[in-house]
Amino acid sequence: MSSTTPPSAPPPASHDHRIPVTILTGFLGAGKTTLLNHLLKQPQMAGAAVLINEFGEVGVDHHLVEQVDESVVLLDSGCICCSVQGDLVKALKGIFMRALRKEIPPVTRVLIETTGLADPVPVVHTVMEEPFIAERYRCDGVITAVDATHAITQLGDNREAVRQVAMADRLLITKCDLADTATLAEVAARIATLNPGAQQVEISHGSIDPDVVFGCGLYDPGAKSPDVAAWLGEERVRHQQARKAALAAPLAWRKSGQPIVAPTAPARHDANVTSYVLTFPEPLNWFAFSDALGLLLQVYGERVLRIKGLLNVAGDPLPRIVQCVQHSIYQPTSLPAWPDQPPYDDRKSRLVFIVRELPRTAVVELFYSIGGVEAEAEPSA
Ligand SMILES: Nc1nc2c(ncn2[C@@H]2O[C@H](COP(=O)(O)OP(=O)(O)OP(=O)(O)O)[C@@H](O)[C@H]2O)c(=O)[nH]1
Repeated sequence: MSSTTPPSAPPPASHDHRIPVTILTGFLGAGKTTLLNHLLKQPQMAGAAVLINEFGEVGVDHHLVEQVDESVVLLDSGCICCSVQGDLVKALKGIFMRALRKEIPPVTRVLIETTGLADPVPVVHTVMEEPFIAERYRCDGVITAVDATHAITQLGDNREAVRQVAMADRLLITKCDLADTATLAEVAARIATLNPGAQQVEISHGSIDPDVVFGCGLYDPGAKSPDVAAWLGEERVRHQQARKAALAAPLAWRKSGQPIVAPTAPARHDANVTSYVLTFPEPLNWFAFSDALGLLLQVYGERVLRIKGLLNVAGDPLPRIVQCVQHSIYQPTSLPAWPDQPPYDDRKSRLVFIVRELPRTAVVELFYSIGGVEAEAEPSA
């Protein structure tokens, strides 16, 4: 692990008794869950509550988190940056109230793992300004995982990736074992232009000292590029307008006879990015499947933002985990057992796709054309 810029001194938070919240973000496949699995083994995580958010209807991430107990909460009813008033606020209130009633041990910190497509602005806004939350929690930092091998493309193509970097207190450059020196230098320079004040740390396989992740000090938009304060300001105005509209609605409705619709959140995600699931009802021939996946990424890799899933491989009693980012396929691993909750309790193979302008039919056709694997329809997210 090496640091390429010196850390800035965190503002003192010793008199602040609110629960610190760390927001772990980073684009699709950047290594957030890998990092989380490393952190969960560290003593500094004792008393921490972890909130995991996923994009798409069929969740995979919470099965990939190695230590799942009551301190790990899955936010699965949508992307937190879109439904932030709902799920995230409810979860943070719930954690606080359950700890107060002594139903769970005291919570010393909260770590939120966002989806790879999350805009961190509304998440930071919620922690800093939602009244119930801001009185009990403080934003202790935004930590952004930046995939050394894909960052340049991801930052060029995705607004979310740029915001994730710009909002960060710490930039963790991941997958350094896979990147050469020239690529690392290019990534470091690119992210420094977006966020010159953030400490950059190079890591491999999620291995990091938790002290680098925690204790950033009270989140300070003023220490970042002027864009950050502007984005948070826009978010504040949007929330004030929504609140006003909600308060005004009954009166206006009585006057006009028509319901007033409160301003909705802006579209946070690129409409060309979609998610769907392929289900394979029968156990898979690993070699035929690997060939099909390899061909898929060769043909469509640029449009594949992320693939992850659990496979039932013929002859293997354990669910095999498959993970891809663009053209890259990672070393498959296995879970120690099949999950006993739906949908995986039926032991069918499922692959979750997050793609840009790649219709599901094209992917299904490709798997059919290779033979040996069969896809059945599931609703898209
Ligand atoms: N070689 C190598 N692989 C890594 C490293 N970090 C993550 N990976 C692999 O990259 C893939 C994606 O990592 P995840 O930790 O699931 O990424 P994520 O950011 O949680 O992904 P999403 O939640 O889908 O956005 C997995 O197969 C990891 O094993 C690393 O430092 N080196």
